[in-house]
Formats: sequence, C-alpha cells, structure tokens
Amino acid sequence: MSVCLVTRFCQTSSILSQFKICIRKSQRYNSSYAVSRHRWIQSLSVLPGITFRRTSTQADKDSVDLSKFPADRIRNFCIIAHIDHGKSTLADRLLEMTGAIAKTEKNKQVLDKLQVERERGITVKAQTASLFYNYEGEQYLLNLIDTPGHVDFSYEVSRSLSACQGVLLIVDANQGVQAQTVANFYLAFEAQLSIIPVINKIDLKNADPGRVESQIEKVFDIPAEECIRISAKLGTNVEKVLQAVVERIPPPAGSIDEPFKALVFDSNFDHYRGVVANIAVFGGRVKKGDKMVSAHLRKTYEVNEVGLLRPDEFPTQKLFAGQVGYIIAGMKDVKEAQIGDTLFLQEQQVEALPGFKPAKPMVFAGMYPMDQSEYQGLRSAIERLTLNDSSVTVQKDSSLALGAGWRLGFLGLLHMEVFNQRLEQEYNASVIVTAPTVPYKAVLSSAKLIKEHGSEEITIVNPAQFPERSVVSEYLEPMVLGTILAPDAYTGKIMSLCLDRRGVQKNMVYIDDQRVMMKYLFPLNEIVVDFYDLLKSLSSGYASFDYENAGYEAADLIKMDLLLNGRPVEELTTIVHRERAYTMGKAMCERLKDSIPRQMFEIAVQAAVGNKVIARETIKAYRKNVLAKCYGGDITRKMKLLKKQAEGKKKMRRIGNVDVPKDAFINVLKRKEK
Ligand SMILES: Nc1nc2c(ncn2[C@@H]2O[C@H](COP(=O)(O)OP(=O)(O)OP(=O)(O)O)[C@@H](O)[C@H]2O)c(=O)[nH]1
Repeated sequence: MSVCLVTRFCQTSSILSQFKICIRKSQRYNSSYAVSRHRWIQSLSVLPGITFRRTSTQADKDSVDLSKFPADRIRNFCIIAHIDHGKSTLADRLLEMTGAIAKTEKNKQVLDKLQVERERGITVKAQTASLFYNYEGEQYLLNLIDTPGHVDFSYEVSRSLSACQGVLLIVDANQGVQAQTVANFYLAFEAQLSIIPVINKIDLKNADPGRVESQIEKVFDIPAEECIRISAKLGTNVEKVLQAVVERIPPPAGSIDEPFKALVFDSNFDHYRGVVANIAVFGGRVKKGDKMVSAHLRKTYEVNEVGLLRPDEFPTQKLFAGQVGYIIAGMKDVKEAQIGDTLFLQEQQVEALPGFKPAKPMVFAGMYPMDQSEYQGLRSAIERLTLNDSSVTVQKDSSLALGAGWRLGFLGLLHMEVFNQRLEQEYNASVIVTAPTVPYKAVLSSAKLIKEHGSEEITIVNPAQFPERSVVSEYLEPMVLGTILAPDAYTGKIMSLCLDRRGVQKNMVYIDDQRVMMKYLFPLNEIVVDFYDLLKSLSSGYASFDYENAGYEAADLIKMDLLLNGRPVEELTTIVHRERAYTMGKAMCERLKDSIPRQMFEIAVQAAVGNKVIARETIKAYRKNVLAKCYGGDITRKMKLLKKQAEGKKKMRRIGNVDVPKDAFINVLKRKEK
C-alpha cells in the first residue's frame, strides 16, 4: 500500500480504527497477511510526526511464556523423506492436530510458501513450525522442520538436522525405500539423531506396509516394530507420530544457566526488517535489547525481536536453551547471518559451534538479459533473489553474442530451474540461461599461468575459458557416487544407461526379492542434465536416483565449439571427454537443428574441436509467409498474425544473423533415450 494512501487513512482516527478492524478480520496466519501488515506498519512509521506502536495481534494476545518449557519438555525434529512421500502433507496434519492452523480444505502444504513450490508440488526451502502438544497432561513444545526431498536441496536437509535431536523418516507404503530415503537416512544416522520410521499412504490400494517394513529392517537395520503406519492424507495414526516424537526423541541438551549460544541454521531477508535468522538455542537465553555478537564477523547487534515460527513469526519475550525460533537484530545482509554461524551475548563470549561447510555449487550457467536494456532490472532481481538463497554464487560475465551478464553457480539443475522460474515469476525478469557446465579443474604446467592465477590448480566454470592442452599437465573432472533403486526387471536397461554415461559399478544389492540398489561412480557431467529423466522414462517411473560428491578424477577432456554459419557460439561451447567428442558433437548438431526454426537463409550447424569440424547439419532456408492463408483485405486479421510472429521472435536471440530460441542453449545438451 502506498504511503499517500496510508496518509489519507490516518487523517481521521475513525478510519484508522476501521482499518485495524479490517486487518484483524482478515487476520489468518498466512504469509501474505504478515507481509501486508508489515508493509502497512512500515508505511506509517515513515510519516512525519507519527510514532507507531504495533497493534496487538492474536499472536501477541496468545503470547506464551516460553520459560515454562524447560529443555526436557522440548523436542526438535525434522521430517525427511524421498521426494513426494508425503512430508508436507504430514506437516499439515501435525499443524492441524496441535491447533497451529485451522483444519480447512484450503490449508494444504502450508509450509510450502513459494509460488514455485506450490506449482511444482515440491519443497525447495526447509520451513520451521513450533507446535504445542499435550501429552499425558503435560504441555510440550515441538519444533518441526519440513525439509525438501530433492537431491539438489540436500544441503537444506543437512543444516536443518543440526537444529534437531531426531527425525521422522517417511517412506511411501507403495513405493517403498527410494534413493533419497537412503541418502537422508545416512545424513540423520551420521548426525547421531533418533530415527522414527513412518510408513505413509497406507490408504492406497497398492500399499504394502509389510514389505516396506522389511526393506527398512534390511537396509537400515531398524526393527519393523518401530515403524508407525499412517495415512497423512486421512490423518490415520498421526496422533501416534506425535506420541512417538515425545517418547523416542531425546530433549535437547543445554541449560538456561549457561551463557547464551545459538546456531544460525537458516536465514532469509525481509526488505523492511533486514535479516530474519532461524536459530537453535544451545544454551542460555536471549531477549529484545540484548547486545549480540556473531562469531564469524565479530560484529555487535542489538536484538530487535525474538520469537517462534508457528509457522509465521510469533514474537515472544525471550528464547531459551533448547528452543528453535527466529531473531531479528538489524543485520542488513544475509552474509552477516552466515548459515552455520554462532551468536552469543557481548558480555558472555563463548566458543563457536562447529557450523557447516558452505554449500558447493555443482552446476554453473551464464545468465543474460533477453535485451541489454533489461540489464539493470535483471541485476537487481538476481541480487534480491540471492539474498534469500545464499547457496547461489554470482560472478559477472560477458559474452560477444549475449552481452553483459553473470555466471551463476547452483547446487544442481533443478535448483537452477527453480531460480530461473522465481526470477521470471517473482521479478518478471526474462532471462537467457546458457548450457550448464560442471566445475572442471586443470593442473597448470606453464609457470607464467601459475603466477597469473596464484596457484597450480585452477577451477573452470566457463567452458570458453578452458585452457589449452599445451599449458596443462592434467585435467580433472568432478565425480559423484550415485545410488539407484529400481525394480529388478529394469536392471539390464539401467546398467546399459549407466555404462553409456561412463558409470563404473561399485555395488549391487537386493533390498527385497524384487528391488535392487545399485551404486555407480559417475562423472558429474554425465548425469547432471538429463540422466534422471532418462532413468525415469526407461523404468516407467519406478527408478529413483540420488548422488553425493566423490572428489575429482583425471580425465582426457577437450573443448568442443559449436558454429552457426561458420561463427563459433561461445555460449554453446562445451567440455567433453575426448572419446565422446564425435558422438556428442553429432548429437548436439542434430538437436540444434531441431531447436532453431528455419529462416530466410540456409544455416550450417557445425561441431568443431580446434580447427577440425567433426559434425555438421544444415537447416534449409525457408520463408514463413504468415499471411499466406489470409485472403481478402481484412487488415485487423493480418495485423494480428504479424504481431503473433513478432511475439515469437521476441523469445529468440539473434546470434550473428541467426535467430536462436532461448531454450536452445539448454536443449542442446539433452540426450535422447536410445
Ligand atoms: N493417498 C495418499 N496420498 C498422500 C498421502 N500423503 C501425501 N499424499 C499425496 O502425495 C503427494 C506428495 O505429497 P507431499 O506432502 O507434497 O510430499 P513431499 O514429501 O512433501 O514432497 P517434496 O516436498 O516435493 O519432497 C501429494 O499429492 C499428496 O496429496 C497419504 O497418506 N495418502
């Protein structure tokens, strides 16, 4: 709401009070309400002569005395699972049953707040919610963190686990144990957390909870009796889950008598209040007005607000040892609230907690505005989006064909797609994303270059900057250890796909009489773009895949250029294994031929290594006369058709004299199933 509109509201107190009533009426704990309420308050506070106290909200009235929850009546837990096994649906039920949200049809996946999460039906960002639960006459404070299931976001899972003492490991009663179930189990196991296996979707016709229990026994060595069978959708046995959380997950350690010490496990940026850091308090207490220090930057801040997330912000007087909540302390940049940082009070210095390793980008791509006139707008959109996603790295970049832009690093391809979608949806930005590449390394042999780079080993995130063989003693490529779970009927097809992707089998076990778990060592480059799609399609959707980093290995790599009418297109340059250059070059030329529409002249599409052309395709000349079917003199119809053609051209980028659709840069890397 604009300031002038608010000024008018403020002119008469009766209108002001009506406005407050109106806001209270619309008060539901949803984020849009929280944002609009906040903007309104902010707008008022900038008006001269008006000092504004926040109107008390239902939350403030319901204000809880958190000192009544000593650590032994707190349980902090995460919900982890393979993608789509029902984490967010279970979180909804737990929120409803403990009264945090109303039980309505509208309240679906309330913790998935982003538009992309709702559209894609996936969780991208971990979300925290504090619940009050009455167990055997005692009130408990349960802090739940719903985590994403997709491998690209496993960093979110591992840092959420650091705030917890236990997990609910959800497994679909029909699909059984899948690749991310295994990966997430090991994350929790290595963090020494209590693991409660929950078999979900028992209402499905094909549910076979008995089979899933024996898989859990075999793969994770957890007795079948410990599994809880539920239907998150219908609410069946969900109460048992809450009971198990209290009974089986230990309370957090740490006492309120110790000095204040908190771990920042997540943070997001609010344009009005700065950084909102999600913290797990490991000792002591903190309140508004305290002077707080961040261990990383050693900067001092005054605490403005602390509270719980229920799931929206719920301000409280204090936060105590064992509790999970948020803190706002005037930090202007998410870099000031580094994830993994320790917070303490100015007068009580403590030793920093171990923290986490920063997330390492696995996929890099160039991002450019569709038109250079949109550069500033895109820059501010990227800046704002990265404020809330610190795992994205940004470097300025420029290209002959696409002008000034950036090279961004992401945790995986889905992460890149989600970022791109958010740029388009939330910031209305139109972007060209170039072919993604993985971070290769080169060990330099030229003394001059070593001096220039300050090190013998360099990382290459842009194929156009790939150093020549003559100055390099060795190239290295990133490797991953992949886990594939699938019905044994598809084993043959899967093995030949893995072989095709230079995979080396490390292990293969049956997890029951029909399902196989295979471990393969892959070059990351071979699986990053389309491996999962192909695996899904050749196994009729039954196979699942997850991977973890497995260091670097020496490889015989070369740079391959793609040329349009003899002109190399830097944005389509790729790094390939020497043995694969011919097949890759041929396939890329074919796909480019399919992606680029016929134009008024012939276009030669070539792949070249050095000066040698290794593959060629030709796009024949063609003039599309959009008015051909338009007889007679209806000028409005003609204008409409010409406008449509012009719209189509807007989605293309001219390289040399060739119009290239913006999707072509990524499609060129997608291989077809054999
Ligand atoms: N029949 C049935 N469907 C369920 C049940 N629980 C969840 N689902 C459905 O399964 C799908 C996935 O559920 P989500 O809760 O989004 O799964 P998720 O694990 O949070 O997914 P990600 O966050 O993307 O990993 C949705 O269509 C749910 O409606 C259940 O108990 N029974």
